Amino acid sequence: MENLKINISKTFDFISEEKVNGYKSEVASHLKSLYEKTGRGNDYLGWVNLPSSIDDTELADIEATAASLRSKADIVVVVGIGGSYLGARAVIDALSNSFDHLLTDRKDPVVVYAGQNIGEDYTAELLDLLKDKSFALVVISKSGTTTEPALAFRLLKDLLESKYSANETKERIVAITDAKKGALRTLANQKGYKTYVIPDDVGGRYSVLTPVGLLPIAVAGIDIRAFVKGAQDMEKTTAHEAENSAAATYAAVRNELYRNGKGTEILVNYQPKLHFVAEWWKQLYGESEGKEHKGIFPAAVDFSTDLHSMGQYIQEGVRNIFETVLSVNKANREVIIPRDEADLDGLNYLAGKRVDKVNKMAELGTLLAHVDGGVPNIQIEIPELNAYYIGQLLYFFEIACGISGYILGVNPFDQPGVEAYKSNMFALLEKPGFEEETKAIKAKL
Ligand SMILES: O=P(O)(O)OC[C@H]1O[C@H](O)[C@H](O)[C@@H](O)[C@@H]1O
Repeated sequence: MENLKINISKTFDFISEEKVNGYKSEVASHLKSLYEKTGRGNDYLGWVNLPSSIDDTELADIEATAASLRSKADIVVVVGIGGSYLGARAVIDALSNSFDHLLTDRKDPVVVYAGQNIGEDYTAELLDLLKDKSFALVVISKSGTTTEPALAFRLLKDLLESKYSANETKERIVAITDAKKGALRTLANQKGYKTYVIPDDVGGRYSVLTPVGLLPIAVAGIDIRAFVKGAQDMEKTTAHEAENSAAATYAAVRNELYRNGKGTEILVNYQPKLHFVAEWWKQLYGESEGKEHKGIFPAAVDFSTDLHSMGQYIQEGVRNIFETVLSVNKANREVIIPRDEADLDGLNYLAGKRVDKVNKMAELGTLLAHVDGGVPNIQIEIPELNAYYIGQLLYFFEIACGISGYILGVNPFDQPGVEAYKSNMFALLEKPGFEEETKAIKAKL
């Protein structure tokens, strides 16, 4: 198996290669503090060795639970938000058929999501859909107290209970949460649900290699062993190559771009299946680095779709952006463009070529145009879209994020700013315990 590669040559019109190389000793020391768990936020570094520490028993147990849910349910609802949602969705979407939910001759249940928003229509439509379907729930919340998933779970659990016996309901729910704390833990223990623990030292956005990601991914019929193997190999490669690794290079180059006025990073894909990898990446980098009034703003686009909407801005708007392109070398499927006698659409010059060839030329043409337009470009080359390389990619981004946050000088493993909206929402909803905040916020309205 190959490793994914990083190419930063198209940043050197904007920043100096020498300066990027100058980060090496700093990167080495940050890697050391990640491995030795001595840097800021070191009580949340359990994810660093997750790939190499997952054992066969744990994987087999997750596979058995997934098999049981798969055999019982046509639809499995994954209930969670943020780090308790995006990792699973990123991997499942990247590796599933684009029209998965419409396939009728299926062996895998359809995975749908809840608790990642509070849209009442979404909720009502989901409840309508599930009423007459055989379904199961995987409810995920590290804190066990997050409002969005708790609310969705209450509704979905009620529906399950109205359809099945207490025992059957229990068989159809798996909870993934803290070992001891939180409302979800209390409820799961009381009801006797099968549970998995999110380790204390693994934050939500770094939890895709725990049951948080692995169980839903296995439910979707994806090979979690190949996924974990990819992450393991990336863990080894990064440790071995240290400051010369792809992760170290990515961390260094994006910080150098940031110091040179590039405050927005756009993660680009040319494979729509990677849309949710970008959503996962946005949380990883946004929550890790956006603090103390610092940090690169993580944005994302799907190309070529968004070239027809965002392309203008990227080409000619404010020059504070750089792009990081997820470049997949080889498409998994082949579609040949046919010849047409009349050629009224003028496409015969493409006849006999693969659709992927057109995609690749769109990618190359865009890269050159954007660099010419003043947008530095980082390329991450992924040999192909499979579970192994997605495992490599996600661990690569995690370890690079740890290094990058340390270069930036923040604690990449907390997210204090997320509490502000919650406290306002609770005050507005008059949650018990928030009486003072309710008074204060009402005075502002
Ligand atoms: O897993 P949970 O405790 O429900 O948290 C879900 C998410 O919500 C929070 O507000 C945090 O900002 C995220 O980091 C977290 O992943």
